[in-house]
Amino acid sequence: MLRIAVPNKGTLSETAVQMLQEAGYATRRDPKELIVSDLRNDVEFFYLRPRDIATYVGSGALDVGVTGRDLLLDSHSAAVEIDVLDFGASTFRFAGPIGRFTSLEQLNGVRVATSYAALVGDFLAREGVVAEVVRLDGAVESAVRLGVADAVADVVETGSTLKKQGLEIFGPVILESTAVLIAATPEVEGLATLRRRLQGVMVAHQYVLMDYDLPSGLVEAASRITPGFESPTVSPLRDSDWVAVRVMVPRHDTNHIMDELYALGARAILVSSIHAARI
Ligand SMILES: Nc1ncnc2c1ncn2[C@@H]1O[C@H](COP(=O)(O)OP(=O)(O)OP(=O)(O)O)[C@@H](O)[C@H]1O
Ligand SMILES: O=P(O)(O)OC[C@H]1O[C@H](OP(=O)(O)OP(=O)(O)O)[C@H](O)[C@@H]1O
Ligand SMILES: [Mg+2]
Repeated sequence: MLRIAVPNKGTLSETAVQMLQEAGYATRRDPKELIVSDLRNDVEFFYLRPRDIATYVGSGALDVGVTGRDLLLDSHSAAVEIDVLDFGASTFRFAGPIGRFTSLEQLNGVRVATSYAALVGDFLAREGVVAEVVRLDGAVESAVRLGVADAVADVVETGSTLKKQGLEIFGPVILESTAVLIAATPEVEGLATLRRRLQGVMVAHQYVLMDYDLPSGLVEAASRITPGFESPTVSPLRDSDWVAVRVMVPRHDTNHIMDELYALGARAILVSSIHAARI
């Protein structure tokens, strides 16, 4: 039975659970439930603090887990990243009072607050900067105002939290993070099925099905606009001068592609969602 760690709280939790549900797995009904056995799929889910997931997986106590790349690296666990998931994207950055810092070197001899002390310590050591890392649990943006640090290093998504605290980003990107699937070893039995299912969910999120009718002579030109995954499906219509085309296209590009196809001569262009996929 595959033992899977899932974030029980925090930014990653809801989307991770939803993704597993869309992949056909049993999820918890009560937020206090910590273990869910899904016998039909031969897996067991353990709802754990996001920060602890890499530790459980790296130690071999659990086989796989969903966590953030930043949390994985901060944990110094032996777990490895298996797949990138399509949520939880953020960057990890240094920030300081507006106008105070412009370069990484200026961190020499100052205090940097963070909840990711190992990640930040490793980065500073790699860059040859000697700063005092002040470890905090969260809300690190307040550390400068409250005088426990001169700068911070934290997760930045929109940047609005920093801005509200009168801070600005400086220096190099410490890390581009995202939600990831991690495992102690990629060879675990049953992992391939989980990976294929999660890939299928991501494809269903990222692609739509597009159908359109097209004068037969334009199939090559239309295929350049919508090449599809492998090749578009082209079916005959009763009017032999026309064909019907079905193809997957990236969801974010849908309207642009419809404009191009229409300009080419395609008509009756229809777009529908994909509920599930196995590519
Ligand atoms: N806007 C965001 N804020 C916080 N974490 C984010 C954000 N976007 C993505 N993440 C990711 O979520 C993970 C942190 O999850 P964690 O649950 O520890 O903290 P949290 O979401 O800030 O919750 P809390 O601090 O309330 O416990 C990291 O991998 C981080 O990169
Ligand atoms: O760039 P933004 O879109 O503003 O998002 C980034 C902020 O969101 C998270 O904070 P959270 O609310 O989880 O609080 P925490 O710092 O206590 O974890 C993170 O730690 C940053 O503070
Ligand atoms: Mg947080």
